[in-house]
Amino acid sequence: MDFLLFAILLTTSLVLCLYWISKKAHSFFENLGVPHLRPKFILGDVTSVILLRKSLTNLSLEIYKQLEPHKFGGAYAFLKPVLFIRDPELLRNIFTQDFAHFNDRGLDIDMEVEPLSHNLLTMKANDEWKFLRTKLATIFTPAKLKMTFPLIIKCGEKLTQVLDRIPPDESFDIKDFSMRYTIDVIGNCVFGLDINSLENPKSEFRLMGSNVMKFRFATLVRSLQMKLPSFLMRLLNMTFVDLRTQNYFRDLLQKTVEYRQQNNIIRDDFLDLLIALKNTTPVKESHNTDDPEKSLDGANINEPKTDTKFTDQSLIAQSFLFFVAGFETSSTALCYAFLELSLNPDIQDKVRQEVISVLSTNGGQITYDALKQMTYLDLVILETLRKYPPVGSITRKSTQDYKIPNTDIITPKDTFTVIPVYGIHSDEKYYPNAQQFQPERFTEEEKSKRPYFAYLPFGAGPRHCIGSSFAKMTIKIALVHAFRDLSFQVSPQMKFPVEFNKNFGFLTPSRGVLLAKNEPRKF
Ligand code: HEM
Repeated sequence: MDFLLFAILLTTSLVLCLYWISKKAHSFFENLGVPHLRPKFILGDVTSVILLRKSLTNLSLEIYKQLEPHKFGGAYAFLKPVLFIRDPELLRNIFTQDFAHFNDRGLDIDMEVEPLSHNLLTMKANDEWKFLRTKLATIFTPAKLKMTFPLIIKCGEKLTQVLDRIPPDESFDIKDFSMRYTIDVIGNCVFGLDINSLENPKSEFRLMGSNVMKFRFATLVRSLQMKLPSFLMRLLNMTFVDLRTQNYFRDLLQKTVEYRQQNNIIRDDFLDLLIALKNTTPVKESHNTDDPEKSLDGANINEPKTDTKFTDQSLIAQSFLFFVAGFETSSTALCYAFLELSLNPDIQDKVRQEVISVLSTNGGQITYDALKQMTYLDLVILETLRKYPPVGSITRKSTQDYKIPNTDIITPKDTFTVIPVYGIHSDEKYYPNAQQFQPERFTEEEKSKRPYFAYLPFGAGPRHCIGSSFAKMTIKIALVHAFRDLSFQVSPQMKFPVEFNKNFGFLTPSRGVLLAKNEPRKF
């Protein structure tokens, strides 16, 4: 009896204790006067994600909608407060003027456990980041991108060949082909390897590459900002990318770099450029881009102070990052471009007409300059990235207390902040009939009608995506090759709506995206 009483008392105290902890944590936004959702006991607002009923992307969209009409608002990932910024003008501050407060992505990585993750994406914006960002920006200039162009063209040709071989009216998964094409491009341009997974889908590189985004509960939990002590993380393999996959790519890169250096091999790819960067003393490059919203100078940040050495370890970590950051995002965008063009035959015809017309004035050659003349195709890519931004949410963590402009609210240092890109891109205020695919939204005239920060597929400000031009070029080359010769429609077996990956806040489709070929229409 005494034991029973003790057990009841203990359980009641535990429940009361948890209730108190939950209540206290969940009063964060209430105390600040920030509009917020109604969190559930302990779980906050993420129950549906934990129960795998919803993807993180769809949750973020739902929160974005529920916080209407507020410019910002709060939600909770378990006990952790998450500030959502909804207003494009406020985003201007976050991304640029007040960059000093929001230069950290808040991706807490334990470098002891995941040394390959010590990269540009995960670093705090300290001097080391500035040094690396300045250095790496030099390998994404138009002149350097032109160097990789022939390598990508080869992958584009291969893509058309394998698509051409598919029998008419047979359903195929364009997500799979998009991934194989992108992995070949990255294998070639970043790792210096001719992977050819388009012909050989079972190549080890491809299979290991697919692991990066494979569903893992550990990744989901990490994406919800939960972190454990290093020894437990190692024990439970609680890393963003599983350790076996990380080790595979580390070893591969290490061997390739050593081989190239010993044999003086030049291949005109990113790896060459990275090796050259490593071998030269730091040079001061201009931070200016042609876009004032993206320049490092425009955001009150100083020149890097250190001459941090670009080491072998750093070279490998950045190459691995290019793979992780570029593979899933670019292949996702490519796959949705195929889907939308297949759903919209008139737009597909217009693309094909443009491709054929530009190529006819270029002797049939797909050159860098010919690609630049295909301006309608650019609009198609921009609209694809609007409707399906591969990175559905961008994160920031405030590095100082922050007074939200035009309010008396001060959010404390370390407040985790989400920019709900997918929500903003789906908002009818900025994009009427947002569910319709309309490339014309991106003519200069239409663009000038909406706020600049209502379009964020590559983020903005000094930490915007460094690989955006490379990604757009990769996608464009694939589309030019495919739509010049072939025509596509959606397979009757395709299931709508498209469901998203539940792992990260990415819009990667969780099922196949099924298309079939048809006869190109005559014009
Ligand atoms: C369609 C394809 C891609 C999309 C949609 C995309 C999107 C993004 C987004 C949203 C960010 C965060 C921006 C911010 O926080 O403001 C980012 C950062 C980054 N991306 Fe991409 N990305 C793509 C392709 C690539 C490629 C191909 C590479 C490299 C080869 C790359 C390398 C990076 C790096 C290094 C960062 C971190 C930059 C920094 O913190 O300084 N991305 N990307």
